[in-house]
Amino acid sequence: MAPATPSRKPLMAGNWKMNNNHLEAIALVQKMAFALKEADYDAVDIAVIPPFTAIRSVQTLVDADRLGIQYGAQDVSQHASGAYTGEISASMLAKLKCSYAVVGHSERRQYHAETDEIVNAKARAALAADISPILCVGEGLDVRKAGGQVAHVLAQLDGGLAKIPADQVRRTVIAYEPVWAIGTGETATPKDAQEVCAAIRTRLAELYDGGSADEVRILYGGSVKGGNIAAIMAQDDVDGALVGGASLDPGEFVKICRYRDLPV
Ligand SMILES: O=C(CO)COP(=O)(O)O
Repeated sequence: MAPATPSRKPLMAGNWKMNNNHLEAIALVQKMAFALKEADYDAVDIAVIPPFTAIRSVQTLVDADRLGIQYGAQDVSQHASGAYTGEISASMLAKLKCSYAVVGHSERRQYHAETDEIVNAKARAALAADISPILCVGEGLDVRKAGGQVAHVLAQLDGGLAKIPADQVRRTVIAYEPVWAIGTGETATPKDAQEVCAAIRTRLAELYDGGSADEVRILYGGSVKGGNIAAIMAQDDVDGALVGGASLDPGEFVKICRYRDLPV
């Protein structure tokens, strides 16, 4: 329930999921960059999370044009190197200057059987490479209907943050993404989002300390668009959004980044 502090700069991250080849990625980032102004970057951290195959192209564009756009990866291996066919290590992502790596997205948990233990190992691998993990947590519809969302999310949080010390948790981003709101057009009400995000911050204060808890950015994700972002951002413990579908439309994503101009 802590008031937003200047140390919590909002973060709007566009998770493109399995969309956009490297050429489409360049076109999309160029369109975003054309629309974004210095003041947007001053107010909000703006990140794109493309598929692995497009990260190098995004990096080249960001470097060449000195864009303020940050970028990251949708996943990261828990292993440092070796015989793990198909995996991408945190050090490889660090070499591409990724700022973020999403870990524990519900689609990874659901389709790739990722457990809290694996998610935790991935988060620690990212942190060891100086990459901020975006640790995703969120309940399914059955849990929500039974009123168990807070307990469910806090258990995922405890598991995901195991063995991560306070100095590293401050660089970690938590994304609350209720599974029933992802890609469904169904958004949690701002009050629903605040309830769980506040519980996450309270737990962070218990696991670490109030100062660390105040610094951690907590994002909401699930059918975020220009029409609902302002009300979500008006909540005390919501510090940004992890945006799926709407981040594929540069106009809509820029609108989300400029949520301050939108009516609540
Ligand atoms: O899963 C999400 C972001 O990681 C949310 O996706 P949508 O914004 O498409 O619902």
